[in-house]
Amino acid sequence: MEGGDHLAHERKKAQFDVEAMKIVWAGSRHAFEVSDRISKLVASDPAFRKDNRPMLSRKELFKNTLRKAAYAWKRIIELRLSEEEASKLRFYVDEPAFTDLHWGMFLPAIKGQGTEEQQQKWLPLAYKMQIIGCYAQTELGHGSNSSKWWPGGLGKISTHAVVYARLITDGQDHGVHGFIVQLRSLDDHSPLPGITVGDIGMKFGNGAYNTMDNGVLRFDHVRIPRDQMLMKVSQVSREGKYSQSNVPRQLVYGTMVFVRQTIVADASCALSRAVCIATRYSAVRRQFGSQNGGPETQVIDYKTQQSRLFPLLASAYAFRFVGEWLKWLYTDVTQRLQANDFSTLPEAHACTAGLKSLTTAATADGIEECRKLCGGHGYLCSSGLPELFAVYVPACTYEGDNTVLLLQVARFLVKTLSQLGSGKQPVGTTAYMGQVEHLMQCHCNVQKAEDWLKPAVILEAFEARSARMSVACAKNLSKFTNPEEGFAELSGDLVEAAIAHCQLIIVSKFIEKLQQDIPGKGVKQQLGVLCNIYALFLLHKHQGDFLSTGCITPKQAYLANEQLRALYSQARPNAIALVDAFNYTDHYLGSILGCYDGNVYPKLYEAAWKDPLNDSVVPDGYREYIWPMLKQQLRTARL
Ligand SMILES: CC/C=C\C/C=C\C/C=C\C/C=C\C=C\C(=O)SCCNC(=O)CCNC(=O)[C@H](O)C(C)(C)COP(=O)(O)OP(=O)(O)OC[C@H]1O[C@@H](n2cnc3c(N)ncnc32)[C@H](O)[C@@H]1OP(=O)(O)O
Ligand SMILES: Cc1cc2nc3c(=O)[nH]c(=O)nc-3n(C[C@H](O)[C@H](O)[C@H](O)COP(=O)(O)OP(=O)(O)OC[C@H]3O[C@@H](n4cnc5c(N)ncnc54)[C@H](O)[C@@H]3O)c2cc1C
Repeated sequence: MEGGDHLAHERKKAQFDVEAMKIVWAGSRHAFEVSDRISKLVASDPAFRKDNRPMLSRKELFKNTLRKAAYAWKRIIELRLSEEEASKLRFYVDEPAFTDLHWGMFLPAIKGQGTEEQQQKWLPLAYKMQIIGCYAQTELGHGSNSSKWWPGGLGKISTHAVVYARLITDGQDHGVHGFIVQLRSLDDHSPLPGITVGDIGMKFGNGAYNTMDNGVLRFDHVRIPRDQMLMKVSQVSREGKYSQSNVPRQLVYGTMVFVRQTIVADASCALSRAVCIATRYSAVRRQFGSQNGGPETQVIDYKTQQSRLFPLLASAYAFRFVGEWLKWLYTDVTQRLQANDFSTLPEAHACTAGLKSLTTAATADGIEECRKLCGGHGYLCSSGLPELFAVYVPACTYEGDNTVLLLQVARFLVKTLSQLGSGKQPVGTTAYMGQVEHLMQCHCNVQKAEDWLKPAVILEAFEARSARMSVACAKNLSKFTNPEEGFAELSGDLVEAAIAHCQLIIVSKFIEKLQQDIPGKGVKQQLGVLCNIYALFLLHKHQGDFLSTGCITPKQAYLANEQLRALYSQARPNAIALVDAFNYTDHYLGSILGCYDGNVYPKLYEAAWKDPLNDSVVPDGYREYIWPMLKQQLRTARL
């Protein structure tokens, strides 16, 4: 079958209003309209072509990224795009660039940690791109006195950086503070005196994240003007006297709370993109197994394919909704901080750190699983999946290594439990710890598979598992005379307790989403199916935790799995429509396997002939290397 919509028969099976689901996915009608308009604008502009990335050398690739960034900026100005539209445009251009750090970290760091005066001086310059900034925190080795290493945008482009360094006055070390430092001349871009700066070299994957100039930076007797220390949290007077505002020191790390929150939202984008490709291809791809001489089986009908694919589809939706909630939490904590209420900062830190860790790990693994779900073709660059994986996987490391972040969550949980004794009632995401006595001894009330569809049953099982794992850690920690030694010794268990807590947050936020008014025929029902798939898939995957803590019985674990299979069958007819609801253009997906019309094979065939290796029938190097070898063999054979 040439041309046409090869997935039309799949789209007809949908039992819900796809257009309404698009709005739920986008977050609002307004968000949908902006996203839809800007994604089409980018897709229709040949200047934003990206299919040639894997073929380019690093230098060509990088120059091309600079061209695109400059062109994107020109379009933003010409079209008078709002901040929201401009950020969507950069998102759909889909190429990591120095601009990500300029808008995503440099500006937020100044906004969050600069005084009013500092903001007035620096923000207009940065908003107009008259200076370009990056965020320089990580060091080559350990400590804050070796060389900065890794900051994106630093290597070749940034004119300025927010640099994190120790502040020492009168021989006294006041710890790490942020400073705005000019790195390069605004006239000829050469490094300023005392500054050594460059790119740190090629990274994982062809194309992929190599569009970014992650950099190295050294200072030799560089003087930073006093008023370029970010002084919202602490100040140094003209006389060199150090003082601190009446705010927690941890605000110095506030930019990370902001960025981790955006990374959770980004996880749903990356995972949904991979799932869209794998779902469409699984419906196109047929294999043996038909009965009565009918058409061969679509691989999406294999139960094994469903049990690998549908939990990822459900996870994409789950991460979308927890990302939405996290954005709310971040806005709320920001407003409270402005009113000098710092009470929810530890929770905001724990939630952003933990959810960043969980969603990026699941997304990186999920993209790789989607590649395998596409069989051999998933390994072709034209599937879009190898590059997506290579670009995405460092999310498990940047903005805090995922294990290190889970340990931060564990500290927060242990602290929360220890405060119960003093009568402090936990609130927000740890409110369930207030019922710890009940959760330590409750019994799961599931007798038949459908009982697992009750939100209260699911919630109690996840709360009990999390509470019991945290309490077990706290009890074991109390056996150590040195708490830090205990924390290090038990860190493996603490990480698992933190994971259980974060999974509970995601499940509970999905359930809360379903309690809202969600318009559109069948939309809520489909989201209900996905929510149950997400929860029961986690329960199945981590049944060791649920069983060993006595939260459920082996029979109940068996029933959960039985229910999960039934849910896969319910999701099956809606699968294509559920990925259509992401509303991704073929340009953004960047995948032949995931193209909207499902016309995969002719496109794969055509794309192969466009590979530079096929420019000539006889390749370069044949005469030089292969021909003499063949001749040599011929002579040997004749002898
Ligand atoms: C459009 C969007 C653009 C971009 C973003 C989108 C996608 C990203 C794309 C590309 C990647 C680009 C950039 C990547 C940038 C970076 O990676 S920047 C470097 C980030 N580095 C880290 O995250 C290091 C991880 N380590 C930490 O976070 C450490 O906590 C620390 C900040 C280094 C401090 O360590 P230290 O040992 O000194 O202290 P701790 O014991 O860890 O903490 C002490 C107490 O402070 C509390 N805490 C820690 N961090 C925070 C925080 N951020 N907010 C609030 N509170 C915090 C901690 O809980 C301790 O509290 P206590 O137990 O009560 O004492
Ligand atoms: C693509 C990319 C972009 C980046 N962009 C920026 C940027 O713009 N600006 C910037 O400042 N930085 C940036 N970074 C750096 C990034 O933030 C760090 O790499 C990250 O925070 C991890 O730190 P590390 O590399 O020192 O890892 P390490 O801390 O050396 O981790 C190595 C291993 O040790 C383990 N480990 C470390 N500490 C502990 C502990 N306390 N307990 C148990 N295990 C531990 C980790 O789990 C990991 O397995 C970027 C990194 C990447 C990969």
